[in-house]
Amino acid sequence: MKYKTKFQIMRDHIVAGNWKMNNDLAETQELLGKLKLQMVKEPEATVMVAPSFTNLYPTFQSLKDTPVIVAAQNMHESEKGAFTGEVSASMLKSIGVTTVIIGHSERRALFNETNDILAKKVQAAIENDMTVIFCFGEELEDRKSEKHFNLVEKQLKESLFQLPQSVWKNIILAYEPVWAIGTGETASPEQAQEMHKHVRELLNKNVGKEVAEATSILYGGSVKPNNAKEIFAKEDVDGGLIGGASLNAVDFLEIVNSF
Ligand SMILES: O=C[C@H](O)COP(=O)(O)O
Repeated sequence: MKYKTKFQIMRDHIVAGNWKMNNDLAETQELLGKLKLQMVKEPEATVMVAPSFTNLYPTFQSLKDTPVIVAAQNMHESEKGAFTGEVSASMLKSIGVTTVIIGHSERRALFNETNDILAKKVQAAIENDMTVIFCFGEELEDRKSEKHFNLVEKQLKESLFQLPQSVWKNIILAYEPVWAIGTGETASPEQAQEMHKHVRELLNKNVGKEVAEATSILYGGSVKPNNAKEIFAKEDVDGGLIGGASLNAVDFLEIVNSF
């Protein structure tokens, strides 16, 4: 197994747009055109966009002279083989994509991705020296029954806490309470802060203080231009993973500039 030994992670403000299964090629090019036109100054935050697989390469080509990082929305844990319909880390890297979202709640719920499978995906991404945006978060039922802290702990423990400190520079965390995704119901800034603080404490306990302090934790779930500032102002919130609002260039850039 190849791991980089140098410990050089840094907490950063990050805003990532997850375009999910939206936009064909023409629509993607239109959105990219608007983003580039309206991004008049270099944003203070690191900006990422995650198009569908078919639009990854054109998006990468279109953005290669900009600071915007292009991410994939998923990848398979195997290097190659008989896995019809799947895409590997090395395929992504061959087109220049070195960042990948793993563990989105839609993958967990609709495609049966368990903590164990996600651990394998993270491992494969890390072995390929990719950056992982790892998503986790509770369902409404878990919150109502006050199991949300334990549930999140289990998700992180079973998929990530086995990783050595040295690879955490390649991990970005994204807390996405499932009940807030695409529903218009956002977690309050206080609820987000409370969970992010909990996660940082878990990192401190299970991985180490340096990693806890240096890991970026994003919030995702109905972040819009009118609530981003308040959420991003919280001490342990380092940015956002944006779904719906990232499909509109003006809204997305307003969120990007909300620090
Ligand atoms: O990946 C993004 C999240 O699922 C949030 O989506 P949303 O902003 O549409 O609620």
